[in-house]
Amino acid sequence: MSHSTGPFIAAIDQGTTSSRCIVFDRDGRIVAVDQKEHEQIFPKPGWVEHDATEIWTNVQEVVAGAIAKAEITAADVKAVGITNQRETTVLWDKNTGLPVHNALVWQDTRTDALCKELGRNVGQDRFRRETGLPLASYFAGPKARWLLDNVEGLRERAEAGDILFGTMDSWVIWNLTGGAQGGVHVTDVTNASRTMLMNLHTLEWDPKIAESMEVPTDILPEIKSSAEVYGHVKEGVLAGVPVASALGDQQAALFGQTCFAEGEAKSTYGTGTFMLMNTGDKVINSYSGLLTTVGYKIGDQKPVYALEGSIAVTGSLVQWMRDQMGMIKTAAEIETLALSVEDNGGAYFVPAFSGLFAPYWRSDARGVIAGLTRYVTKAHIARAVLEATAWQTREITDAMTKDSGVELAALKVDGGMTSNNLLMQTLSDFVDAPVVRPMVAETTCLGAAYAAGLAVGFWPDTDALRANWRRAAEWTPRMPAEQRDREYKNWLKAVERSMGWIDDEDAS
Ligand SMILES: Nc1ncnc2c1ncn2[C@@H]1O[C@H](COP(=O)(O)OP(=O)(O)O)[C@@H](O)[C@H]1O
Ligand SMILES: O=P(O)(O)OC[C@H](O)CO
Repeated sequence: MSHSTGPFIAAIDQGTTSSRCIVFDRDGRIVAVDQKEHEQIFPKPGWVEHDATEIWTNVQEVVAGAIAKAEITAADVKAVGITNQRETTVLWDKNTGLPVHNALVWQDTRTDALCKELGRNVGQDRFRRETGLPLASYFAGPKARWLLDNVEGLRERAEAGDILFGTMDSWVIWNLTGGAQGGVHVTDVTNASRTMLMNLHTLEWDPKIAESMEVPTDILPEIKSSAEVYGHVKEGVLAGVPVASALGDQQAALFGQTCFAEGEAKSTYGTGTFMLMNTGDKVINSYSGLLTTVGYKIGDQKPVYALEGSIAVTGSLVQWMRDQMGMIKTAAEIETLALSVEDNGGAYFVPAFSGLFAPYWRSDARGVIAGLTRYVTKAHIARAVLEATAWQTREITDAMTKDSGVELAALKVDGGMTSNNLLMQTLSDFVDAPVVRPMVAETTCLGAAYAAGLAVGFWPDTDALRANWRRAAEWTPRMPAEQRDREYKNWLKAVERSMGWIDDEDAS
């Protein structure tokens, strides 16, 4: 049992590789954590699925685990907040509560051909203008369309009113609040902004966009703010506790890093990497390959928008080195291996496993290692793997500066990869700015807890939250500018070589 005295806020983070539950006290300190990984299912090259039933079982287990470790009961928990991997799409039968198919994960590329077809028939610009997003297999709308077109009889069942659509926030909230016995079917504006079906200006489902995507709006959840009471937990250790926030995990990290002022930004290093900059009440159209998205919306307050640079593959490349290549035994070992050599030996690794996301949005790209010679060892590859994360971030910070006109003063970071000191130093060198990590690196859960706490009056306002942010570590640039520029040019050459690998025939 921690020495914190209650009451507490619980947060559930349904992430890409695991689900976790964290209990926080009023100072934003962690009281207890429980976490469980779920299976990654790869049925074909480029396809990635999750079993939504396994995920719901894991969520129940980690909630019970965290509450037991904290040695508290539901009476001590004032609210529970939800945060989640975004875009991952599940359709389920509202009568049985059973998913109709595995969830299609955000990294899944099976809707490439569909996105190309929509681009030809409806036009790229239309989607970008209304939803803030480029047409890409990343987003939820095309995934829902694929399921409706490919699961036998599903469209008819949807038309009969038996099917519900959700990103993982909706799935978890529906189940928490009673499932087939009266569960509430809701999502929040941040998650809805990743479906390609919500109008970014009205914050409502866009019937014309949904029609062109051939997704019936009847199956979609009600769009709510990110911080309000959606319902109450029906059963289990948190029975009766209000479910009071939902935010996509990257928006939750923005909130947890207390980036409440326009121009403040954070970058989260997990399975992928996502940099978000608060742009206040402005919907900024990107001309540099960034996404325009909703940052958060607290109850009745005005929405706060954000610019986002999304990188599909960063921590998952380290996992690939461990699980598929067997070059390391643990993710942390990559640092020791990379430190056994001075540099990358001339090798550059572009991990375009799901195509390239920001700033390119090229679904025809696939992974390449460029610059190989007999000299290159697995230690050089380990360095190239870490450098890939740092160079991809550099591309995003360049795009952010172009679109917002704001020069990066410092980069606030969080996520599992930030425990890697070599990576953090490389990052500071490549983006040429200080990199700062806060005390509570679990900013995703913290952001969801903050939003839930605000909704129930546990914290009075965002100023009270700012006081909780404390710096734990900082790295400053050490690389000579001439070396940085030379190596960046090599990186950009390698990126070019990853493009155009998949042609139309492969995509279909
Ligand atoms: N020391 C490390 N060096 C490099 N990568 C790491 C290290 N520790 C963890 N990772 C990577 O970080 C990711 C886990 O971070 P986490 O924030 O938990 O991810 P997510 O929320 O996406 O599940 C994994 O992809 C793992 O490979
Ligand atoms: O679960 P994470 O941390 O990999 O985040 C995934 C993102 O939300 C995808 O958009």
